[in-house]
Amino acid sequence: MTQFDKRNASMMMDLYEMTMANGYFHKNEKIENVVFDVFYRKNPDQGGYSIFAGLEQIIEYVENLHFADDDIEYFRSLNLFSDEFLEYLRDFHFSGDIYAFPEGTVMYQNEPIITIVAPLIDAQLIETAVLAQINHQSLIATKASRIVRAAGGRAVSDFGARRAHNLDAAVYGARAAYIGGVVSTATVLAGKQFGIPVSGTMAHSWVMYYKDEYEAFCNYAHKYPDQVVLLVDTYDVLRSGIPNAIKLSKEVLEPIGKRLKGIRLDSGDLAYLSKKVRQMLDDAGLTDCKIIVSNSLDEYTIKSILDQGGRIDGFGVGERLITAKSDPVFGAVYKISAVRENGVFEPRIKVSETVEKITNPGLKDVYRIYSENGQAIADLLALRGEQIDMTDSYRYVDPEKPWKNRHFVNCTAKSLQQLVVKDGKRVGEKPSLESVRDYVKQQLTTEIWVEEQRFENPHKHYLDMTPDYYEMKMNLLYKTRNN
Ligand SMILES: Nc1ncnc2c1ncn2[C@@H]1O[C@H](COP(=O)(O)OP(=O)(O)OP(=O)(O)O)[C@@H](O)[C@H]1O
Ligand SMILES: O=P(O)(O)OC[C@H]1O[C@H](OP(=O)(O)OP(=O)(O)O)[C@H](O)[C@@H]1O
Ligand SMILES: O=C(O)c1cccnc1
Repeated sequence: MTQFDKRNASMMMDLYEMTMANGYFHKNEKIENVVFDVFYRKNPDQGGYSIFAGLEQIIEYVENLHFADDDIEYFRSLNLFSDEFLEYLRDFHFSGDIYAFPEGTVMYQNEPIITIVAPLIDAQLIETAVLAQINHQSLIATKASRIVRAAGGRAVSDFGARRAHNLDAAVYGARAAYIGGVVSTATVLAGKQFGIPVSGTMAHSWVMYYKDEYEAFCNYAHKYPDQVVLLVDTYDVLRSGIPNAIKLSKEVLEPIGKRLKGIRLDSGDLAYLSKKVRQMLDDAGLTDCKIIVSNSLDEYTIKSILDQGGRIDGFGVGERLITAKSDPVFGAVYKISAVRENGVFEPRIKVSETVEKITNPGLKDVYRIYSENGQAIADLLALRGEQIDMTDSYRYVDPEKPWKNRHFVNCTAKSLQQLVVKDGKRVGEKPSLESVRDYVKQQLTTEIWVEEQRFENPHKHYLDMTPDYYEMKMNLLYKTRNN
């Protein structure tokens, strides 16, 4: 086994987490549990929503968190940590609780998507690993969801592995892209590891290896007569690729009762070429032959190509999906929001001159409010355990315009966070990847306003506060500023 295979993911942290943990370990007074929230401040690509992905890997990570002998020896070599602390690490396990939105939840800015309630050292040590998972997978799931939306019901397949930022980004990116709505991946390891359907066509090298294009097509068709998707742009799409594809269909496939499944275009003007190709295929009776396109696609190029009348059945999307190229940083952060003192959680707030950077303090609940017809109209922060009674008209506060009094009438409220880890162990069944993906689709088709899903100037989802929560936050702000 190589070093690469046996790395311990528990070591995936920033050094300061360990130096702080060592410091806390040597503090004299007893430290009680603390609360950390994970939230983000901006949707990628100036979008109106994001998709929460990566929770499953966080649960696996906290359940398996441990330090092996060689990890401890490495820490010792840094000459930063006491022997007592290093001994303590030997039996260390994460012992806290984690509340989180179900994976696949449509999420918005500034709401706690994950809340960790744990001993201070436990909560501090997992910061980077938790953020890295959420920031990567939520970014790619959100990008995939946008690309799938642009494709308007046509299949999108992940072609990204070769352009990914190395292997983990390819494999977990494929998982996230599947959650976001792509139908398959070309990445075999992701297919094996997560059960994602795999699919693929052929590379230019196949066509170029043979002396001529037709010979290359014939060799493929003899091997895989039921799934022939021919790459037709190696020499000349309209003069050579498509005529050879039609010839293959007539001379090789049809005589054995098979159909040409598809062709792939990977260069040139994809709108123009797809229209021409459709006409040629239809004229040859190949109306069922699908047109697949690829080449540096994303939601913007896909939308443009379809707006130009491109006759396309499926998209292969690589680099701009797997790297979320147009806006490649998902800025989720990990902030302390309460500290237990004498058995009570005391809220903490980060005050900033930048209003968006003022945190939401305390242990809290997040509700999604649905109108009578099931549309998600706002999210609501409440004090943890506060009663939300929607039977009457419900008053709430828009924190951006607190002078405005608004009411929900005939609405229902759903609590979004669920306990997923208790005392360091998973609670409940692991949801299947398929069910996470279905959940995304269900929300986007039935609950989330299309106005929030459009690419240009999407509506901003309201994040409101109950009057009691708002009052607690304002009092704390006032107290903190005047200390
Ligand atoms: N009709 C179209 N409208 C908008 N964008 C398009 C259209 N056709 C192709 N594109 C996009 O334009 C870009 C063209 O990129 P590029 O110049 O690399 O392709 P190319 O000219 O086909 O060359 P190559 O053969 O090197 O891939 C790609 O992002 C592609 O998806
Ligand atoms: O463009 P992407 O969205 O990343 O999709 C994946 C690309 O990977 C392959 O190209 P290849 O690596 O053979 O190189 P190419 O760009 O020269 O075609 C394929 O033909 C696509 O063009
Ligand atoms: O199967 C394909 O066509 C494919 C897979 C990965 C990258 N480019 C193309």
